[in-house]
Amino acid sequence: MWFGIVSLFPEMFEAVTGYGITGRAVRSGLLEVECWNPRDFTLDRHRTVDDRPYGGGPGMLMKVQPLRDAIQAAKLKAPGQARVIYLSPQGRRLDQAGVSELATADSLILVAGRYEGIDERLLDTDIDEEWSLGDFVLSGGELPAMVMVDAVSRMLPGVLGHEDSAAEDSFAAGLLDCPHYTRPETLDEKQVPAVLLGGNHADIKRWRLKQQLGRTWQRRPDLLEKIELSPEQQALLSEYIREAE
Ligand SMILES: Nc1nonc1C(=O)NCC1CCCCC1
Repeated sequence: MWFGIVSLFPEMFEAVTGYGITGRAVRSGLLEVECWNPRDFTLDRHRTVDDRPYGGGPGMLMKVQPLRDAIQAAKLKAPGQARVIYLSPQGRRLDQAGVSELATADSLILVAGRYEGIDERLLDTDIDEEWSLGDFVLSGGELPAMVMVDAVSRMLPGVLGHEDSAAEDSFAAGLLDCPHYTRPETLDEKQVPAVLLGGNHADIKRWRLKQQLGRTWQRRPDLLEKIELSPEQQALLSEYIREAE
């Protein structure tokens, strides 16, 4: 999958292209990330990328012409039909369902805002969709863009080896993840649950699903509202709730 990034700080994206699962995906060619910096599209001596807001007030906006030209350059390079996305708190809240949807695109162009943002008219003419990571304000759209690259890349065939996909399975099922344990068996007098030491894979699978259901019920009942539990899952959850009382 191809990502076009429009950002004043393209070097930040080394965090996803150079490390871990996404870094491996780039090296293997499963993931491509190409950056365009509006500063490279400036026409003035000072390479100005910000501009004053009409109506006054504090802060600046991203200057329209360099930003527009950078987005246009990315669109020309994008394979297939690119969805152009602007990251901001005003956007659609990203969740795993949204990640799955975005992973079906031929290519995504992610526009990372800086200063106080971009001219509203660009959201109608150059941007297709606005997405948000959550109700908080960051200094720029680069970190949200990197989160989107990471989350979407994990959905691409071949990116996750089977060893990475545990968390995938639970959240894909709409549940929180189960607890995980590794050596030592006793840590500060706390034991690893015996079922995990017993080697009975059916029991371990059952215990993990029960923990996913129970933790989701305890911490995020809103997620449970969204899913239809099978009779087996309902029985497991009831067992968890009985044991929790
Ligand atoms: N929250 C968020 N989710 O996605 N983006 C977010 C954000 O806080 N972005 C900050 C940007 C927004 C444009 C102007 C410069 C600051």
